[in-house]
Amino acid sequence: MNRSACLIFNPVAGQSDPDRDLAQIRALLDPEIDLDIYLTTPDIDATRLAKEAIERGASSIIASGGDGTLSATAGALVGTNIPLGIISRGTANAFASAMGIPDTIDAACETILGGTTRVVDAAYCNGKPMVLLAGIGFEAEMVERADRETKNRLGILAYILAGFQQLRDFDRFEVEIETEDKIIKLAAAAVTVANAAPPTSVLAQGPAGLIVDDGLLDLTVVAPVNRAGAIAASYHLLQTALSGNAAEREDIGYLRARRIQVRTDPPQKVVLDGEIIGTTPVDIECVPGGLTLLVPQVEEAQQKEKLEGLPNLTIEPKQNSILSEEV
Ligand SMILES: Nc1ncnc2c1ncn2[C@@H]1O[C@H](COP(=O)(O)OP(=O)(O)OP(=O)(O)O)[C@@H](O)[C@H]1O
Repeated sequence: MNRSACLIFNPVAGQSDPDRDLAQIRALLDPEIDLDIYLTTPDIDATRLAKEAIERGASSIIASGGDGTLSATAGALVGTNIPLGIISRGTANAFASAMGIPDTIDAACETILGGTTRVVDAAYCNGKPMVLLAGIGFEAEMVERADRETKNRLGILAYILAGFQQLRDFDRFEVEIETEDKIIKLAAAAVTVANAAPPTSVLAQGPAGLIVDDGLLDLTVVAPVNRAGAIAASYHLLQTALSGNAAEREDIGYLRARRIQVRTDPPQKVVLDGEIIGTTPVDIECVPGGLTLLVPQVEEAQQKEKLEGLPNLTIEPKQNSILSEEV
């Protein structure tokens, strides 16, 4: 008997042709999964569609769209044990990258068909579900600046551009961080509390190599003294993300805790999984094992060679190559 799944599909996510994307997904999944397909609309969001699917007793749910759609669907599934498949079609694809899920339609469908389930942590931020991270300061301003029109024109460059604009207006604020066992006070330019984060979420990379199933949240605080320091700190964090070695600069701090409260003076905007949700204070609590994801069976082995897809490609085996002579 076929598996069944509810597919929640955002027809306006990313820059690709939604009809073609949906046809491709159906062609790949339909033979093995009975799909119950629902499209998001400006009024009916992924959270609502996911909650309705849970009420109907869906045995698994697949979300396809940008990070907004994926996080909203995942948020509705926290604590349900219903497996979630991810087909990422957005601008930044942070969700897939943070969770080690491929971000092409082909490979994502392959993961849904032949992958395995992985139980990961989730969190609640001021009562709202959080899968990736909450950004206070920089990150929030960046998301606000990367508006829809710019995202459509420039894709991920929109975020980078917004980041540079933000650095120009570098601003510090007083912050009080409370965990289960301490209260920390300092002046900072950005505070990020992450459950999971892709390497591109530079401001979450203080500890580097975030662990998504350790039952803990990772806080990174960036506190440069001037604009040049802000740029140097961002660059250092990018290096920590790429190298996997934790940050060492004096103006970057990090810690792990199960519950983290952040208060600021003056109040700062807060971005939760890519959406501005309001201003500080925030109270964030980890939900260990709150989410079940469909992920690839094993980390994909590094390919030694990839040529297919290049324009005008022909590959001819050589008759008299040194290798064939040796054999
Ligand atoms: N049918 C629709 N028509 C117009 N807007 C829609 C529709 N369905 C969803 N939306 C809007 O799409 C937004 C979510 O977009 P999503 O995050 O999935 O894609 P994206 O913005 O392209 O991706 P990214 O966040 O990676 O840039 C929500 O604001 C939602 O209101």
